[in-house]
Amino acid sequence: MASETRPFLKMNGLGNDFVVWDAREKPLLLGKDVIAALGDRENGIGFDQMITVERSSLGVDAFMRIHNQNGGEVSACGNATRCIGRLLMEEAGKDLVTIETAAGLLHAFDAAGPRSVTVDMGVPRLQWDEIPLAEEFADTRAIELQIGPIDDPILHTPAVVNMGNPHAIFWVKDVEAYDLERIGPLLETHPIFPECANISLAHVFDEDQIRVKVWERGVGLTLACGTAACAVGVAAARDGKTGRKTTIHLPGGPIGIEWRESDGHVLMTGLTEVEYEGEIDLDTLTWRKTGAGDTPLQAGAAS
Ligand SMILES: N[C@H](CCC[C@H](N)C(=O)O)C(=O)O
Repeated sequence: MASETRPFLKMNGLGNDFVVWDAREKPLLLGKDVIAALGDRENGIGFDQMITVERSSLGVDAFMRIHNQNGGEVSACGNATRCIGRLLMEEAGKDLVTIETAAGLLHAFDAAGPRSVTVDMGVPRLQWDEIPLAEEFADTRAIELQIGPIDDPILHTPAVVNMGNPHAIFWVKDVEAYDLERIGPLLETHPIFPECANISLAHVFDEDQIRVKVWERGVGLTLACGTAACAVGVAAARDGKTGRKTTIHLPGGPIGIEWRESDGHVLMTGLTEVEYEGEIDLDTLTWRKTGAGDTPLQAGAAS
């Protein structure tokens, strides 16, 4: 039987990288193990998330299916939503598209400059059972959770926010002062988080400027996390640490956040990049590059 080769796009949002399949005409169903093998940076293509663009049953521009590098399916990915929004806008010649996700309908539209996209990520969920947490906390701006010696915890009292996925945010004075590779997985899988959680260290270092480092559920350290940027912006504003418009500085670059006063929606703005085009033989999982990606942006282009 002839083997099946399938084209894909390699993209990233501020370094948070994705393999993107177009399955609107030809469905694609890959098992968890195959996805994890493809996501492996040593022996596979390597990605943080795998994104499958499918027909929307609601008649909007597309459905976006998201799998983490470990093969687990999740409901939200901010950076990927910007990337898919860009692809759909360019394909249709539209300046606004609607993307159906398991967490709801998201609207992506053209923003400041080339390859910069804004996504309306909807309203944050802030109740303990919406995060979700394993026990009730009245105030999710700071829950009772700590790691390290009881009398001298390394990290404690995080804020928790759901942006279609669970986030815990620890306020620190230096995001580099912690071994997030060691403590990230302990917090990600802490029993207080029945669905696990994405873990952010956040340092408010100037008027509405926040430096963030993220340990992502199902992946590990990433260069950027869009839903974490949203969650941090909401948590900071909610706790009076900043205004409702913030810039989140991630290792991969800045994301602009506005937690809009009028309707409580979170707007997230940032860059997107097509790294290359590729194709893969799904029987042997061998793959190759078949085309170039974006030309480098001129220095100083709008972000
Ligand atoms: N790791 C996340 C999914 C991807 C989120 C991130 N890449 C983003 O840009 O929001 C989770 O398990 O909820």
